[in-house]
Amino acid sequence: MKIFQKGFNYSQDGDGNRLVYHMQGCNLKCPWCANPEGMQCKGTIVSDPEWILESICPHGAISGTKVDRTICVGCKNHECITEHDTKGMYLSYQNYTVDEIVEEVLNNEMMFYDGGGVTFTGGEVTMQFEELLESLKKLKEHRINTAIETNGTHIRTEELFPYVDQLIMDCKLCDPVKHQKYTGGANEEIMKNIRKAAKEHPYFHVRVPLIGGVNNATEDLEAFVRFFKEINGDNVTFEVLSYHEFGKKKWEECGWKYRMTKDAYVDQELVKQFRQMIKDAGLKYKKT
Ligand SMILES: C[S@@+](CC[C@H](N)C(=O)[O-])C[C@H]1O[C@@H](n2cnc3c(N)ncnc32)[C@H](O)[C@@H]1O
Ligand code: SF4
Ligand code: SF4
Repeated sequence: MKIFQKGFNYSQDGDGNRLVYHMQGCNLKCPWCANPEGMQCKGTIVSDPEWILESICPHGAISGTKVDRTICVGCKNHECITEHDTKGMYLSYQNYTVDEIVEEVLNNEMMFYDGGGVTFTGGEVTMQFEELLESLKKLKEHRINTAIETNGTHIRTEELFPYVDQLIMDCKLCDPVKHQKYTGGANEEIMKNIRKAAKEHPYFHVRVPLIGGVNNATEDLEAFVRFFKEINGDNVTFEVLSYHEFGKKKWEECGWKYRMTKDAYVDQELVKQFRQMIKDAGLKYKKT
């Protein structure tokens, strides 16, 4: 499995203390993504200006702390990572076998005393579907609590349901045209998966990342609430996240321009109002 980040998180990506694995690759392209180094399935060469050295590039792409990515485009051997092992330039992910993940989790089992467990997130977990399914099955054999965070696009998502204790899915936009425009992908399968999960999964958490200029118009908020009322059940909880720009530096370190502006920040009053709209509609709000 290609994992680009891992570590413990308390009650953020599921309940309790969680060992969180970030899986490489995503099929959407949200320009606000906080984990851009996880977006490309083939991985990305990330630079860290604090540690970078000109001497690791034989093609003159590194000058001071800057990398000229136009030179990297034509690079075949990627000597900066194949011949050098530095913190200055590195491949975004590391490979693990399913058994290595399971063994690592079992070695850390004592950390899950408070109801915690393992969370797979991304990137998009379903891009490595078979490995994800196998890991979840093995972890359930060991009675480990499992959670996934997914963008909901995969047509086989429901096959994961029996092996996931906490299913967390984003609903980024209800409007299909806007969804395509802002994320680069269709929301038809997502809406289907949200409906299915609300009917079938015992612990289903829906999250809306509220992004200024993308999904914070009154019509968007009303559409969310209408849809959520339609799918609501005792097993379903909802949450609103507000835009942050924690990923900005990483976009630059991947050699990409960060295109979000300050307009993407949402007024906290609006966030409060939207949360209240959800509660007023009789939906269960849950903060993770
Ligand atoms: C990095 S995503 C990975 C899971 C999955 N790909 C998805 O989009 O749901 C994890 C969570 O972070 C949220 N997120 C990503 N970038 C964000 C940002 N700039 N501000 C607020 N939330 C963000 C996503 O909406 C999602 O709920
Ligand atoms: S990928 Fe690495 S070795 Fe190749 S041009 Fe870029 S910095 Fe140099
Ligand atoms: S779907 Fe998730 S991981 Fe993929 S680009 Fe959007 S926020 Fe990032």
